[in-house]
Amino acid sequence: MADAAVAQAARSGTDDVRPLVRVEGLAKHFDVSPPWLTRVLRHEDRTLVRAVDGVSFDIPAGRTFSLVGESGCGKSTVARLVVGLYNPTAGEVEFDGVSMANLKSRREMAPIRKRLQMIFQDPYASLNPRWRVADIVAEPLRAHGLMTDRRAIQKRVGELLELVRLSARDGEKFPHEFSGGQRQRISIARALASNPEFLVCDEPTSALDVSVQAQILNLMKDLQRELGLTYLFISHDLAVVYHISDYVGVMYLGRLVEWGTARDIFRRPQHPYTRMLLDAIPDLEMSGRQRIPVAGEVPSPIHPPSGCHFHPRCPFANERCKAEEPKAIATPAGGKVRCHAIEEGRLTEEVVQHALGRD
Ligand SMILES: Nc1ncnc2c1ncn2[C@@H]1O[C@H](COP(=O)(O)OP(=O)(O)OP(=O)(O)O)[C@@H](O)[C@H]1O
Repeated sequence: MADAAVAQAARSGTDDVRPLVRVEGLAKHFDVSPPWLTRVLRHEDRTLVRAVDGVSFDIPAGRTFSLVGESGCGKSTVARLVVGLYNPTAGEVEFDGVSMANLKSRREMAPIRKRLQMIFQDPYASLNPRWRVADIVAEPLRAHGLMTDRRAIQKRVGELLELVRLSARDGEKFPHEFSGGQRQRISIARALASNPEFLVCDEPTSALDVSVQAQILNLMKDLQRELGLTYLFISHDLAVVYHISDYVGVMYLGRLVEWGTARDIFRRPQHPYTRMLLDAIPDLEMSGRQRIPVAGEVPSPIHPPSGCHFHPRCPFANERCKAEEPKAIATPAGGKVRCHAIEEGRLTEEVVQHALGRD
């Protein structure tokens, strides 16, 4: 998508194409109370991990929305909620206008299931080592009852392997005969078998060498163009996100703190946390932004800080930040940010310079 069109789409709050996926107020709290106490504990006394705590975003058809944030901020949990591997504690996921919560039985789920697929980080763990690659790739075709004829399946598997730039003959081999990058190609071929429109990619290149990462990202971009795919892309690596995204959402302790077009998130980050994340990738060309050093580690999602979850690490936090959860406000570029300091106009250039010790 051209930059201008992406910017326009973000400004108006909608893209020029329909949202294929809508996530509204999504939450997932894991009950980690000791098992022997779960029968007697009242709900309010249970130990809950608030992995995801009220996340909303849209993904326009044919675009890539990336979720970024430090380890443990809830990215993978969002990914699993979106494909229906977890039931949400609150909120909902809508796919092509259908609320997933309304799909109660496997039969109702089936037509949607084959339209969305997931690619995982570790291609070693997700491929059965005892199966030939052809059977691995054919498995969704059989599972979804899409094809039964052996010849037709063989032909489709060959096409899928060629789609990911392997050869049809590779189907005869076993996963251990391939490199890490080739195995991720096999995972992608399998994910594409049911002809999905939407792929959720959870750190798909994190286990790979940097040069191989680039090849897989390029393949994913080519496939998106060729097949009109929509991606939800999960990564802690902003350099990777920079190359693949139309939109970016920055997560911190279960919440989105800033989201908008990739261009604006990278060129004009607003939230102090987004700026801190970007500081970790000094080699990207992003002129004109101020760097903010932020210390400390992500607190536990069992007892998240009050108010703005980021306040203990934020150089600009005041009493209101400690007490009150910030609402989403529009950024000058048309994205959204949750930050009292920005809302109150406190994050001026002088304040940032002072935080940097440059005044
Ligand atoms: N099944 C579970 N039971 C209990 N806690 C969980 C479960 N799954 C995730 N968590 C917790 O929820 C929080 C968010 O985890 P999640 O894996 O979604 O984060 P992430 O941003 O994807 O991090 P990473 O990149 O390390 O996977 C973490 O504190 C994690 O320990």
